[in-house]
Amino acid sequence: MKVKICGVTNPKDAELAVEAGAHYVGVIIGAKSPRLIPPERSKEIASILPSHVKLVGVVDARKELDLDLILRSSVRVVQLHWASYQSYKRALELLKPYSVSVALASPSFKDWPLERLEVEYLLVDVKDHEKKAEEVGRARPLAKTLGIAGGLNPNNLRDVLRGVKVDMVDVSSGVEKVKGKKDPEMVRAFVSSALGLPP
Ligand SMILES: O=C(O)c1ccccc1NCC(=O)[C@H](O)[C@H](O)COP(=O)(O)O
Repeated sequence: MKVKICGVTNPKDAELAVEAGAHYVGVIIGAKSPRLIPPERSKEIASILPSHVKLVGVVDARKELDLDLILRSSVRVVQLHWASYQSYKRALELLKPYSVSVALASPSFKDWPLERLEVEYLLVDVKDHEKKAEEVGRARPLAKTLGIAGGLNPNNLRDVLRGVKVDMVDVSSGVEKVKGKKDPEMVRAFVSSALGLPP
């Protein structure tokens, strides 16, 4: 099971995620969010991550990709939030020469062609837990690494994952007491709960 701690805004919280055992640290570099950080801060976070933890830059896929911003942010993966098939194709073409991988997040992938995508991971990000299993089932053929996000927290993770087979879980607000600041206890509890689950 892979774990992503998203919406990290500072190096201290990134360190906390690494120490807890996360595989991905997510930073919001190109989407409207209280957790939005400038490229310089993202670069600072990248500099303290060990090589086995990948920095993911989250961008709003409904807008044109800003290559300069992505490169200045030193991210290894760009997560297209609210991704469409067209934005995925465009991002692949744009980012491949720079060895930056593409990841996808959307509430549903039901309109996507049924083909295996060249992605780091695909996240079904839907707040309604009832909808997660159906959407995951539909998205299964599209990606090797398939995850869920939306409304997860240390207390509900095991319940939500009962009956939904995924390779990855993602959390942002579910490990915060204050917006944009990760809570150490909650981060540790979330990661250990996720890692205690079968792959
Ligand atoms: O976290 C944000 O503030 C955010 C804002 C705009 C676009 C994406 C954002 N987060 C990225 C994500 O990967 C997921 O939406 C998030 O981790 C799941 O959110 P939560 O329900 O708060 O755990």
